[in-house]
Amino acid sequence: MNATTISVAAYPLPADWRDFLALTKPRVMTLVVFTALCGMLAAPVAIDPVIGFTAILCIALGAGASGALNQWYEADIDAVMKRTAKRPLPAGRMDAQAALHFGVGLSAFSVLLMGLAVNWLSAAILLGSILFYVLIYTVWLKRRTPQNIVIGGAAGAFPPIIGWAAATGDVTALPLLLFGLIFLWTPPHFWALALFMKADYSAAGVPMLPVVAGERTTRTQIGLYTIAMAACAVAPWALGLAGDAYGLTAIVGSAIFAVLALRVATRTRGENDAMKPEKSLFAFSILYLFLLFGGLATDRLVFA
Ligand code: HEM
Ligand SMILES: CC(C)=CCC/C(C)=C/CC/C(C)=C/COP(=O)(O)OP(=O)(O)O
Repeated sequence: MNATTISVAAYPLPADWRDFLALTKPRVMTLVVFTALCGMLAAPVAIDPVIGFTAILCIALGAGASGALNQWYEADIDAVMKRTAKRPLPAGRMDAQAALHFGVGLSAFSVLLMGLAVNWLSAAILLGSILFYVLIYTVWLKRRTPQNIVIGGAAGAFPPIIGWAAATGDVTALPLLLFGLIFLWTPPHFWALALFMKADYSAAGVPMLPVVAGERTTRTQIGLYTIAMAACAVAPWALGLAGDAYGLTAIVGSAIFAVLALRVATRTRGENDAMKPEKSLFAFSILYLFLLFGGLATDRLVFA
């Protein structure tokens, strides 16, 4: 080993800001923040714009911090999976301590700012979501059970409740139904992807459902969760808790989702299969939540 190799190994280059941004999983977190914003806008109260902005900022920072802590803990499996191997930690561009300090510091900052500037109920739920994602999902369940994302996925369902609680100081039936919607959406969202990323999870030894229970079971589960999700999606409108823009997007969006999910649920992988139906379902799952939460906000902002 020559001198240059030793110095590079002992003193990795300082990570630049792009790596810190990558730690926060910005693309996934845009939808997390959007559902929180729409949960806040759906509340039947006028929130002060500065307080509202601060609440959304805190949710974005808290969600990003939880992503950083997730990546700090998972650097070993991220290094094995093709999709994640280029992340700052497995690629060796960032020191693990820096990621840990960033995640803990940002979590504490976001929760304290939420409590001091907005209210302590929303701060407590934000803290609960961060702890749920990091401790319950990442540390405890992900490497132990194929039900990891069913239970752990609840973390990602809290943001509309946090947005609502930031505006109103309470939690009522509508935010709880929105929680249920994201909770039931997570299995089809993730298992569609897990079907075409099975090899990655298998290589990393992560017991995702297609790896442990097989593709047939996973496809059936996708179908069943989709039915429950669609019922929960339409419920806010059917119960008179959300308006017609939401009702229309929920009915049409859920019908399209159901058709795509049915295709995935009833097919079998062929040889050299490009997994197009699974990729379409995964892509549409993201658009679906954007549309439904957009419909919810439209009812308040445009038709109220
Ligand atoms: C335990 C629950 C969940 C799991 C395991 C999961 C897993 C994944 C994975 C592996 C990806 C693919 C690629 C990537 O890293 O960019 C992904 C993409 C995505 N997820 Fe999830 N997800 C979950 C919940 C959620 C929730 C709650 C939301 C938002 C409400 C969400 C929003 C997204 C978005 C927007 C993308 C696309 C990102 C892109 O375009 O790169 N996910 N998800
Ligand atoms: C407000 C707040 C704290 C929200 C938390 C948001 C949250 C829990 C989002 C979950 C979505 C997510 C990034 C899953 C990735 O799964 P993974 O970690 O298994 O994916 P990976 O393989 O890409 O790391």
